Amino acid sequence: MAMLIAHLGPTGTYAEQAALAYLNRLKYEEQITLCPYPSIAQTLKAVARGKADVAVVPVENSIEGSVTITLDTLWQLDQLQIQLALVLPITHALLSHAPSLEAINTVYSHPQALAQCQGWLEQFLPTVELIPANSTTEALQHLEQESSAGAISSLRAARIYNLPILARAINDYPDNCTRFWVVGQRSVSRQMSAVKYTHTSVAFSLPANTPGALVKPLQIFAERSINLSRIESRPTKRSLGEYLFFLDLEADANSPLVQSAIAELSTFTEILKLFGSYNVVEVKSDS
Ligand SMILES: O=C(O)C(=O)Cc1ccccc1
Repeated sequence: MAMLIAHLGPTGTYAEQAALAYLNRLKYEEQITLCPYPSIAQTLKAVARGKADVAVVPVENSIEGSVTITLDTLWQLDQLQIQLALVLPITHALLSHAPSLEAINTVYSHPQALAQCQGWLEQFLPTVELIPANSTTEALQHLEQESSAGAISSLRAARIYNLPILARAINDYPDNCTRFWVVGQRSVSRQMSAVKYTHTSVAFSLPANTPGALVKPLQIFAERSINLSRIESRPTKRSLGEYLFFLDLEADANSPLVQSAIAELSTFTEILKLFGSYNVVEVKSDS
């Protein structure tokens, strides 16, 4: 059966690069098709609705932190499970038809890319207007029409769309990395699998906003020496000051230790969602 991999498009995004890295790891005999979607939310919804087998979505950047739309959408969609994490080095370039930096008055890109280059933009283009786009490659659509526009994207995108490169490696930190999750539909066979995974992600809301409400959930993991590799809060969107908590554990949900931790955690939470266990793979840069 053909396999469909959803990712943020149009072609040339970092998400597509992550999807290709995932595809190359698969020992899949059948046809694999990459399916670009206009937003991260639509990419995840395609999997929830059975229109794609997996989605490859950015979740966290080493400079800018969480990609909140990914966390918020995962919370809303019930039946999804993380299968793998991919860490990609990200090097941004400024692409434009303008002859020099002096001729640029607008820069388009995905908000994460604009944020990852904010120091460089302040230093070299302090007066330009920064305009967010749905993705780094959607931003490129403005370049043809506007000769004074620039877009932050990858060298790979410059090659694909045959666009001139005005500046290279413009991210503020050279070791800029983004973690992507490969997300599929929940499957019983995966939950029962004998494979050992290194990470588990969960999220929960708490029944009451009381002093120390988060202490108990955190103690459960501390008492069992389960290391947390990330903790992130997001507004519940119900009322100001109420939060959801997203935790990444350095342990496998199939281990008895994590199972007992989750069982105890569920006695303190209002809603508890398990996003599954997975391994983390570092992907080498291709540019
Ligand atoms: O817009 C893209 O190319 C994406 O895949 C989202 C993104 C943007 C910046 C860094 C990492 C991912």
